Amino acid sequence: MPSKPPTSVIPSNPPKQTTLSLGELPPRPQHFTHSPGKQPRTPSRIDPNNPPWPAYRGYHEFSFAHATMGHRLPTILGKAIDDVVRTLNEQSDEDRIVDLVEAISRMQDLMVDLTGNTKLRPIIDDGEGDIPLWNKEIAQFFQGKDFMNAPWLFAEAYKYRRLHECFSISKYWKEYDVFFRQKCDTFSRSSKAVFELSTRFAKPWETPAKGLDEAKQTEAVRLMFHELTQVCLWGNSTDLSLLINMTEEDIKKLQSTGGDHLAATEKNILGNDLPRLWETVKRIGAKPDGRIDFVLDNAGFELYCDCVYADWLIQSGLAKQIRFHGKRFAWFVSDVTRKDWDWLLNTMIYGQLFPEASDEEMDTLRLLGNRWKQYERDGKWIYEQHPFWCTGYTYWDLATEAPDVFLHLSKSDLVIFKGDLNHRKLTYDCEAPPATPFPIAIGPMASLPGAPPVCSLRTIKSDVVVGIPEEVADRLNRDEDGWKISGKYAVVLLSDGRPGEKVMFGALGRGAFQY
Ligand SMILES: O=P(O)(O)OC[C@@]1(O)O[C@H](CO)[C@@H](O)[C@@H]1O
Repeated sequence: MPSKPPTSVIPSNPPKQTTLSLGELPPRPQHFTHSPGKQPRTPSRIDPNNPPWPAYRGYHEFSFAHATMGHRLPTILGKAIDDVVRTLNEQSDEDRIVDLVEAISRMQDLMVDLTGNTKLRPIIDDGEGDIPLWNKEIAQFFQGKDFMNAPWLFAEAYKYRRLHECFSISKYWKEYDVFFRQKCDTFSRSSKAVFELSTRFAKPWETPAKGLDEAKQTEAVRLMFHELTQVCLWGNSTDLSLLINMTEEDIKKLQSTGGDHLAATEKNILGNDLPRLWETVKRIGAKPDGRIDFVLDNAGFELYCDCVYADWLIQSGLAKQIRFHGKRFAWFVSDVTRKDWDWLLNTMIYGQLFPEASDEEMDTLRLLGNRWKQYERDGKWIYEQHPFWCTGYTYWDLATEAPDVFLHLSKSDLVIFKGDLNHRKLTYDCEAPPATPFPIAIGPMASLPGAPPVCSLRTIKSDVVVGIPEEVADRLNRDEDGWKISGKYAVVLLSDGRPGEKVMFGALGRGAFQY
């Protein structure tokens, strides 16, 4: 406690009120108003169990975290067991059968752990590159934690890693993907939207008529960019983990890619940086070696939309190279693995998934598939998979836990993160006020030297929401139950990053980030 000043220094006639003149200070930002008491945690005190704002945890009753941990994940695991039993019944070799029976028994143990809410144990060393990351994080931050009281994001990711472990320690089934059948099936049930796109985009894209002046040509390209970015965005609304109860009609509605539908849905983009994204992409187009990265989300129809978009970015010259980042193993049901990538391109060329399609329609699909494979051969498209993407860490820890990935991404001109899970990982999946500016919400991914421009294309399917006006969130909270999990709303958010600055890892630590 500071001691009181001696009475002799107190002015005899003190002013009643001190008035500060703030005319020279920067104006108070209009968009960053959050409720008192919701200040973020001090950067040096942030860690995976203590995100910048309060974490969502499974024990929060009536939350989506609770519904997921208590209901969705056991349902998903039950369906996965059914899939493996089906595979088992198709086997003839005894060694392979016995090996698979043991994997099923491990899945049943996982079901007991999940539904019985046991403590999180280390992952068994199966030789995968992510093992040290998992077990370090568990030891440092989650000792004694269980499925329900660990942050939802970590507990959920942990469940998918444990599911992979059921197979990775087997002899014959290391690479088995319990969700592969479902992923293929949903693509084959998306025929209307698949052909709607292939018939429009199979023919090589022609630059707008030479007769147009430059401004009109640019405008034509901008309009195309605007629509295709939305195709790519809304392609995310049909991930399998939420489609448990959807009818074919529901899926078709979600996948409609026509212009009217897009115009109607643009008003559902609650935080919309599309105009700034266009300025960024235009600058990339002017570079001789402009590179765009996609951190992928779902396989099947969403991946197909991503590829249509990436194809056009290459053809229009807006990007010279595109790098796609997928997962090393089955992840959050429908995430893209190398096998899903190969499957999509090959099925488009050789598959017979759409018996009702016309020859012309099938030709358009083959044309696209062949063009995309050629991009791979030419090095214009590159598919990559790093172990970091299947860990429990959020992207606030990307630079510290996977410096090689951060350095690699820092060389990109734009990194597009697709989908809800990537958005949760970018924003630490915590209760940030909805008006939190995106660059603040993604912390080090925006503020570290060398951070690339980052864009999140996400249909909103879980609790964390940032980058939208507070009054919009208030209105939806009041009027529309479930607006955060319906997939009806979306955000297109952009952080400019600090591109071109030298990446310096020496200065990094958990407290290196400043708000
Ligand atoms: O990442 P995606 O496919 O857009 O969405 C994944 C999702 O459906 O599953 C996760 C939780 O179970 C949530 O992040 C989200 O609701």
